[in-house]
Amino acid sequence: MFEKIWDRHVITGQPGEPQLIYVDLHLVHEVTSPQAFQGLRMNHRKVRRPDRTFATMDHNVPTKDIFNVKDLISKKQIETLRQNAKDFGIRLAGMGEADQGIIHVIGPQLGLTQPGQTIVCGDSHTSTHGAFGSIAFGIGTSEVEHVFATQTIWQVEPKQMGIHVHGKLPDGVYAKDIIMAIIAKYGVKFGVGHAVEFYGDTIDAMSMEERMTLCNMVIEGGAKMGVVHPDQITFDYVAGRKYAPKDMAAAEDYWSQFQTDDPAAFDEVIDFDVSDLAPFITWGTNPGMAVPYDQAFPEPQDQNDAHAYEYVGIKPGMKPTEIPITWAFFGSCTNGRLSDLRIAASYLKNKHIAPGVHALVVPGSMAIREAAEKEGIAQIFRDAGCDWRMPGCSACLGMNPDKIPAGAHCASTSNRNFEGRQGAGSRTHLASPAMVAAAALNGHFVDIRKEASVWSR
Ligand SMILES: CC(C)[C@H](C(=O)O)[C@@H](O)C(=O)O
Ligand code: SF4
Repeated sequence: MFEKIWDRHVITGQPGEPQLIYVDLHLVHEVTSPQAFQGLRMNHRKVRRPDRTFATMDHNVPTKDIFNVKDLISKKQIETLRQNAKDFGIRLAGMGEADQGIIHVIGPQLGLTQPGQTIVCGDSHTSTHGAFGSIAFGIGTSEVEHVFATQTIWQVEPKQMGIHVHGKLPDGVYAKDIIMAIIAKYGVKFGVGHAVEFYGDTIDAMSMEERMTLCNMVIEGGAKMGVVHPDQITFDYVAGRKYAPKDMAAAEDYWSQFQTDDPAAFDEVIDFDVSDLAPFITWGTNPGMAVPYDQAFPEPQDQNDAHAYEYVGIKPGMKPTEIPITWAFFGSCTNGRLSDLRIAASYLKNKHIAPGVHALVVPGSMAIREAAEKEGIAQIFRDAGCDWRMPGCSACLGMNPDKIPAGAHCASTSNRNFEGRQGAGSRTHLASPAMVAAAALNGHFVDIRKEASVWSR
């Protein structure tokens, strides 16, 4: 599948060397675009294909009192993007507008993300879009400028790895747990230099939102991108969206060719059985420092582990139940979609979060927020004592007012648990939305598999 898409997009260059690739969709946000636009200005250039470019503001936006951006750098980045979009004729989903949201949430939601495409964005989690059967990867700011000017990018074709995911997921275990388990087992570098294709009966049974969670987080295992072959679930998801093809029959016909015919063609294959998988929780300061719920935190293997324990303020041998959770964050491009909020809400319904716990709920987009309001999910969160916010990257990273206080342990549905990621001194424990909901209710992680009756996947 990867090669079929790649070959269709090569303009010039030999395999094994940098090749010039045509870019179908260029997604833009306020953090990695200012210098790129500035470079265009200095060279008197235009954006070559404004119609293949789409921008939003997500990292810096406040999720409360959204038009009052107090931080000066944030304010500048937001205003600069607005001016640049205007000057260069680019579509922009600005703060407060109906299409605004996290860039990796709105691409699929608007039907911009489609199978068979090449998609780039100045953001590492661009891998999310690979869930549609597209080649999607993050680029740096100088490359953003190159794509603006030429609608192309120089790339060496990555190697290909297949992850065969099979078996039925146990109740209370989710796509998030699969990718966390893979990173915990194979390490934060297992995917370096590779496009990773997920396939197998577990993947075939997944919704698009679950596939997006997998592809989103595979870069935390070092991969260049994640991909899933497109199928009827993909086509049905895209159909009818704002920028989806009008002639869906023709589109499906074209998209259907993007399949991997022979798994033996992968440079490497990992076999992953999910039938006995447990929910995962991170204890340390990278996404690979994680254990299944039933296990105690491991003995440190090196200086890095020892330092992580010190930073997070827990000890080897402790159990996930023993972490004193005082914050919960629901959101991000990993788990801030409607299905994630539904799962969390199904558990919080008619209950209240534990005394002393602060829970932030940040939908991935305005449209998700609105749908959640209509479905009554927003009210469930509010009634449970959660803080229901406007969309944005929020506490996924400390670039906006939503920060976790120093020393506090936060159960988080996001994708990175680096030192200071959620605010200086904050301690992050990554987990699925279901696990985070349960932690918010109890003030510590619990075994949600015992409560399986309330979960709906
Ligand atoms: C700010 C941006 C460049 C960054 C990324 O590339 O991923 C951010 O989205 C993140 O998640 O750390
Ligand atoms: S939600 Fe988090 S991971 Fe996703 S783009 Fe924003 S900061 Fe990056």
